[in-house]
Amino acid sequence: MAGFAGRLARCWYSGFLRSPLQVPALGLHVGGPAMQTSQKDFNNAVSQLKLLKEDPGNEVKLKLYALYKQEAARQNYVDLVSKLSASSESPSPEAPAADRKQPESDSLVVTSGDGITTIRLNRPTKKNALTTQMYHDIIAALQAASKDESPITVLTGSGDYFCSGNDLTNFTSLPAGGPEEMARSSAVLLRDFVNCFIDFPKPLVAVVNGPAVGISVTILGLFDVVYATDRATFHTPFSHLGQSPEGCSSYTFPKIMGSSKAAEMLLFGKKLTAQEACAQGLVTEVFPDSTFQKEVWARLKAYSKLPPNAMRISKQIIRDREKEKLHAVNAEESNVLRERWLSDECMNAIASFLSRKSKL
Ligand SMILES: CCCC/C=C/CC(=O)SCCNC(=O)CCNC(=O)[C@H](O)C(C)(C)COP(=O)(O)OP(=O)(O)OC[C@H]1O[C@@H](n2cnc3c(N)ncnc32)[C@H](O)[C@@H]1OP(=O)(O)O
Repeated sequence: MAGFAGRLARCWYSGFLRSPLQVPALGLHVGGPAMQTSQKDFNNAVSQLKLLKEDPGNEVKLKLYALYKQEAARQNYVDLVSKLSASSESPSPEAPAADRKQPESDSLVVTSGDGITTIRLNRPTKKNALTTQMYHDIIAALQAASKDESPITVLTGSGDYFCSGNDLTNFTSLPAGGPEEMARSSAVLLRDFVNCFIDFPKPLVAVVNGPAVGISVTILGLFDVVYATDRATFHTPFSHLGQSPEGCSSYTFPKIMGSSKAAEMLLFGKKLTAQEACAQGLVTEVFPDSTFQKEVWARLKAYSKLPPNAMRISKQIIRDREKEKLHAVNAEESNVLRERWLSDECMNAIASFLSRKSKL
């Protein structure tokens, strides 16, 4: 982990701990009055840290980084603002009405109506990046949808992105077992998450409302139909991140688009436009952004009136032939990633993103 240590140390000394955490829009220090009284202590701690003679190690540095970010406090702030914005918006006339129990976090919204259950990623300020809680909530939402009355289930996003993939700050919340335990539990979560898409028994449609990154692209190979706005792009920068393919894409992508087009995406991180993704079979149809929501929901409402058992049985015939293979691929990809997440290449890439030095 020498590379990671070096990288993290540079971020650490030069940027992470330069200034106290503030929420300028509210004119507050995160944590309220208690935080304000400890401002001096915090500044002292920052100075002491810079004077340490011995490197405290990656684990401690990650903990320090996580504390610095005060992700939970920031998240609460963002969630509250999102909630305020959402409650002041009138619902889209095309979207089905809400009538079911909501997930644990406001970052996922599940609604049912007009024969469609819609699972909406709702973290627009973070480009709908997937937190650990969101993975759990999506698993629960898919399990509930597999048994509900709606013939069709949809996954879509709020705001300008479909999803920017795994939230890279997930890796900063180190459990007691350290990085190894973090990698192990993430691999289990990944496998459970992808299994839900493999096993989903009804027509599953992705309404890709904007750019998609990482795992939000790879799982599309497990959907029955993918509709995209012409603003959408499809990007799997695994090598850039020191990672490897997941979502069964090492199997589904070569099957869908041929091995060399799949390699260009999965090995070299080539970003596809919506039209390119459609030409390569990953996307079913592309719509102009100005009419995307209207056209797609109208079409899905019409499809949802088809006999549900016939659709379910047709999907079963298609999927059952592949299920065993898909589960094996998912298990293997999750195991490989578990190792990758502990590699210097991966940790350097994450540290680089977190220190705001790199974006895709
Ligand atoms: C169970 C574990 C499974 C793990 C498997 C998954 C593998 C993957 O999904 S790999 C893909 C990981 N994703 C990325 O690497 C994307 C990183 N994000 C970016 O490069 C840019 O944010 C992006 C190009 C998506 C958008 O750029 P901009 O339009 O310039 O917007 P901002 O960068 O300003 O983004 C706004 C805000 O959102 C935060 N953000 C966006 N994406 C992520 C992310 N994936 N993880 C964490 N945070 C993300 C970004 O940092 C900004 O935050 P603030 O600076 O606090 O406003």
